[in-house]
Amino acid sequence: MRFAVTIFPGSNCDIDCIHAVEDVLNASVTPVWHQESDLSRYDAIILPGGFSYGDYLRTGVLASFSPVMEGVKKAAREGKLVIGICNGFQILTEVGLLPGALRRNSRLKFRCNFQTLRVENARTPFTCDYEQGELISIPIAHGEGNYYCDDATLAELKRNNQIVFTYAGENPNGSVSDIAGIINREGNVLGMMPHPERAILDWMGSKDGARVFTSMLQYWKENCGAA
Ligand SMILES: NC(=O)CC[C@H](N)C(=O)O
Repeated sequence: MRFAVTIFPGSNCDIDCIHAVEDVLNASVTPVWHQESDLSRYDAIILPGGFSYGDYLRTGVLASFSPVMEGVKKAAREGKLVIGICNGFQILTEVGLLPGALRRNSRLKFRCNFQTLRVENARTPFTCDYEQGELISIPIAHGEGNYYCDDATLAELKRNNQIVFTYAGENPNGSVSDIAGIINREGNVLGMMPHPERAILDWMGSKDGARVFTSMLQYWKENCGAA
């Protein structure tokens, strides 16, 4: 399985994501600069966290016009796995691959701490290695993680089981319905504010994020490819 990790000016979690793929999966992973647009060689695309373009104008909005996003949209249309983590999630909402938007945290503070999440849907390519309803510990690090969508969109997300992770206990940012991560209707594009790549080894304080990556490999082996 071949992974790509996109890099925008201001990305800062790209190396961590590359390590996660290498250390957890021992799979092939290639950093892809945002000016490239051909992602046809890859089976899965990771949009990492950070501050693309310094979060200028609105977080994720300038990155949404980068050439690489044409490749990301094509990959998504073809059913390939696409995951946006934190700033990656913000970019995916800006290009319309995921509904809703990420707003400033309700208390207008950058939050950086471990957070307990509930796995609301363990039947996705990104969560099939978790138990339904499992509580996991994964860090957050954002100033704009306050997920918002209108009532009709929220009803649709609920109806189609598109809410994948919620904050259990404290809601750190004011997200509607405690949403921490959602998937698209087709089930191949995930956005999540918490950072699974920061919770893959014991010394990090939790290994609960590793199964986002093992889920992707497991799904791909069962549905798409051989090795
Ligand atoms: N870690 C990140 O990706 C930060 C995301 C974003 N720029 C924010 O602060 O909201």
